[in-house]
Amino acid sequence: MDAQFLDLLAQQYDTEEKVITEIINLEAISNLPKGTEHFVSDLHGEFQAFQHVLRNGSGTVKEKIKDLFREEWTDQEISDFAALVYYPEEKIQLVKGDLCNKQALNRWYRQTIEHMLKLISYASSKYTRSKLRKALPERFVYIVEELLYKTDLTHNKDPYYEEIYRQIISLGQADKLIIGLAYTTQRLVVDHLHVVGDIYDRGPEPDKIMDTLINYHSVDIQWGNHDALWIGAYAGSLVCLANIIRICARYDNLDIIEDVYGINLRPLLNLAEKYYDDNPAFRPKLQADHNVSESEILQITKIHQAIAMIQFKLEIPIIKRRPYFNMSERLLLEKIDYEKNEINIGGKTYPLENTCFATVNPEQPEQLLEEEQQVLEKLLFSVQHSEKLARHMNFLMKKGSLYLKYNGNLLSHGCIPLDEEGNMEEMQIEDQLYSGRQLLDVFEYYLRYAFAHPEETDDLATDMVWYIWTGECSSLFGKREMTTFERYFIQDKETHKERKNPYYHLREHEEICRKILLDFGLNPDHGHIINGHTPVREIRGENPVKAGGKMVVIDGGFSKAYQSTTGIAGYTLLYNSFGMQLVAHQKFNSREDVLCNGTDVLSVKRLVDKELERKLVRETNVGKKLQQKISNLKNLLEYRYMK
Ligand SMILES: O=P(O)(O)OC[C@H]1O[C@](O)(COP(=O)(O)O)[C@@H](O)[C@@H]1O
Ligand SMILES: [Mn+2]
Repeated sequence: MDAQFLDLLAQQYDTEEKVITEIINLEAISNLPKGTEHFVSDLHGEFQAFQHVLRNGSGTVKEKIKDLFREEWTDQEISDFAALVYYPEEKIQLVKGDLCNKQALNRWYRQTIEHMLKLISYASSKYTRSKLRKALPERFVYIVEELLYKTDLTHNKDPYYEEIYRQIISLGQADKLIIGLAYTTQRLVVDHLHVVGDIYDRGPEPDKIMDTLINYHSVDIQWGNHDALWIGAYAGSLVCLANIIRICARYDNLDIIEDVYGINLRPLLNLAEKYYDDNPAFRPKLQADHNVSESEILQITKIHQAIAMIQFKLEIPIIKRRPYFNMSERLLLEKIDYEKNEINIGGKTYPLENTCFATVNPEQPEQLLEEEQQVLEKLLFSVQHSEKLARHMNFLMKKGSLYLKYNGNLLSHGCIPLDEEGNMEEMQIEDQLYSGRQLLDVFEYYLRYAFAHPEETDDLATDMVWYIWTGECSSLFGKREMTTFERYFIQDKETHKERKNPYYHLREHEEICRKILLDFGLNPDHGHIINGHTPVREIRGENPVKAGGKMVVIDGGFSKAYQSTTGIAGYTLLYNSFGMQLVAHQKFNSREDVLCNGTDVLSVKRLVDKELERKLVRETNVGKKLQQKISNLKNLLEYRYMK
């Protein structure tokens, strides 16, 4: 081993005792049960539903409460206590309103702190003291540790402990302590969170999801196609930029662009007012509880058309300069007969409806008006100078990747492109062919390159981010074409269909999943593939667990827009030391409902895989790192101290 490296290590471990203590510590940790991993996907801006799942650990919090208090408490008491753990600030206020006097409140404080401590002690039973300490509310660490680790068999210290409780309450610290302990519990039930893509689009609060993730103790993200689209916009892709605004207009979410990220839409609105009018195909999909005036709807409808037409124009030069994208079928504005108002797609002619081609030059449909050009420049400037967007996009890059190998499983939002025979589908980029893992690595390389060069707007890397959003071999899109144009302008629903990559029927077969796991260097006997992206239609009997348990699809529809298709309100996955469990969530109404009525419609759990023996930290990604560290320390011991 490198002497220089060992000398450096010796600076930190400068006595034999320190080295030995650390080795013992790390070996001991390696023998603890593995921490719980929590998987979510397709959040699509639904912050409220997401944070509920996060706060209740997909049902884990309630389960632990039941384990402890089932015998002595009613269901209502269990629900009340669970609500306190999820939303401590609000629940305490409600309790205060209910209790008639100070004495009763103090009694409640005393009992509640004790119950919380019991819960924490149980929830942290598989962690080291040091790990628990890091999760405790900082200002109360000393006091909480005193109460947690009381080992006074002789009861000599009973008055001492009682006094701690009394003082916390009389000094007015009980609320803060309970709130802190509630968050500690939330944090303890999940060791690590995986977000398997699609944080952005459709729902109203992706920014709040991002802020929550930024503050979360341990998280990674596998980008979804919608996340890649936002990264693309920030990285300088005008067509990605047009897409994010179009989708926000379509879902009545322009607030996200304007108010949340501070991007000025005024120039776009002016252009929209000048060239567009009302149009039924472009009216926004309104959220149930959103009050929007007729004039606002009209405004959004106009913006929606203006940006959609810009998007269709911007696609043309990219398709032409990248022949290997194989997208010439998508040169739609060139296939229109502007006089007859028809289009020829795949040899068939279709009438066009609800058209809005006022800015299109039929001779040169890709040509942007001077005004459109200027609007785009301003929008791009605004996007690239939004401090908040920069923070969120940087975090997506830092914690995100196109796919992830973690504890033997393969996590990826969309698919691994396959041909009908089940072989890895090849894609040509410039003069090279790529497939499988290599193809995904190349996509990620370009995406990172584009992000690092935001000033480049039409180089290959930037175009490639758009390809990742919509190209036929993209692992995030997983479909042959995106029929946005057809959905707006053609009545015949046949044209709206988007053919899926063969992966989506082949992934039902265990052999295929094993092959993919092997291609990614994973052990097919133990590994699973975890996908989001395609809503699982439970309603029609579709099973999210496929291929004999090798494949789990967790897009159950956090997105309200998709709940009628799935019949539930989202899946999440838990992977603890005992195995893997899928959780199907019922519709989340509101946090008020949880707080006041205790409705925490508990989610149905299904076993995906059971470990034959309890899985230990030693066998995990983290465990491998610990073993490496132990080996370094042993080398140091020999090199420095055993002479
Ligand atoms: O539901 P909308 O807004 O019409 O969007 C449909 C588009 O979204 C996509 O399904 C992609 O989004 P998802 O990743 O959420 O599936 C496209 O395939 C499709 O064209
Ligand atoms: Mn998706």
